[in-house]
Amino acid sequence: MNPALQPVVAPRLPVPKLLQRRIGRAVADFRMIQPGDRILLALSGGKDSLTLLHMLRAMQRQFSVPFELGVATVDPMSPDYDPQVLVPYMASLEIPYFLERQDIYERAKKHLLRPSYCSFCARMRRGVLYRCARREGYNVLALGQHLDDFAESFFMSMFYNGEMRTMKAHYRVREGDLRVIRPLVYCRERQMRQHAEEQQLPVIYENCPACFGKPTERQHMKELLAQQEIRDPRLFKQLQRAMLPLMRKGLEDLNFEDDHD
Ligand SMILES: Nc1ncnc2c1ncn2[C@@H]1O[C@H](COP(=O)(O)OP(=O)(O)OP(=O)(O)O)[C@@H](O)[C@H]1O
Repeated sequence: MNPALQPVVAPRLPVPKLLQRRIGRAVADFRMIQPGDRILLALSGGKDSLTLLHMLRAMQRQFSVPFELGVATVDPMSPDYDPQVLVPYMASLEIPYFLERQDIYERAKKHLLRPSYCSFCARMRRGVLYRCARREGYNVLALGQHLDDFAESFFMSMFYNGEMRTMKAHYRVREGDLRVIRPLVYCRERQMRQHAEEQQLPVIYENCPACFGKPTERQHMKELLAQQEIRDPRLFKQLQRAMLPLMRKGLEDLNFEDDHD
């Protein structure tokens, strides 16, 4: 075949050892991957989900437990976010890819006066991802939130809702047919940033159709935590330990067959 006509296949990227260790530990601690799982990764095109994509691909080659991997992106049809650039990239990786278009942007605009527009978009997006997973026969949805996200959610929940809560690392959805996993739960945001820069991943910077660049409570928490981390570099280690029982919520509902051990 004429070499110019051959499909371009993206090379395997080097695997950062620290990220690999932390993801491996999270997968083991929270029993995230079961033999034969069909995992659908939610890919926004941000540095975190792109990094997770490459780490899961590497894991698929090396992990003793076999699993399948597919990828889905929700296109909220916003003028600021164009995930089309991911299409040729995903083709080069030769992984099943689903680009789901949904007019979240228009609907979010109608909700902008509400304080909860961020969660509105996230809920809409999640619904699209669940539908895609069910339609395509995936039983696990992987999301790219990391330890910094968990810590920010923890403080936002306490500051604004008076509750000690954060995201769960692994749980089953109410309908019972899908599990949600967050394999970057022990990873720091800066590790993903570094990996994405070093490997020149095709990062899309604008994703949230509703925020329109407004500073959010999350950004405020990020700054607060960054200041505190300057005073105490062990901050996130301590927070990880403090949040562990909250991260583990939902694990008891998983009912894996060998749950007695
Ligand atoms: N448009 C989208 N399509 C598919 N998955 C998404 C989309 N937006 C977010 N997600 C998923 O939800 C996770 C958390 O979303 P969030 O908006 O906090 O991330 P982000 O900053 O946009 O991107 P990333 O986390 O990939 O750097 C993402 O890591 C990704 O797994």
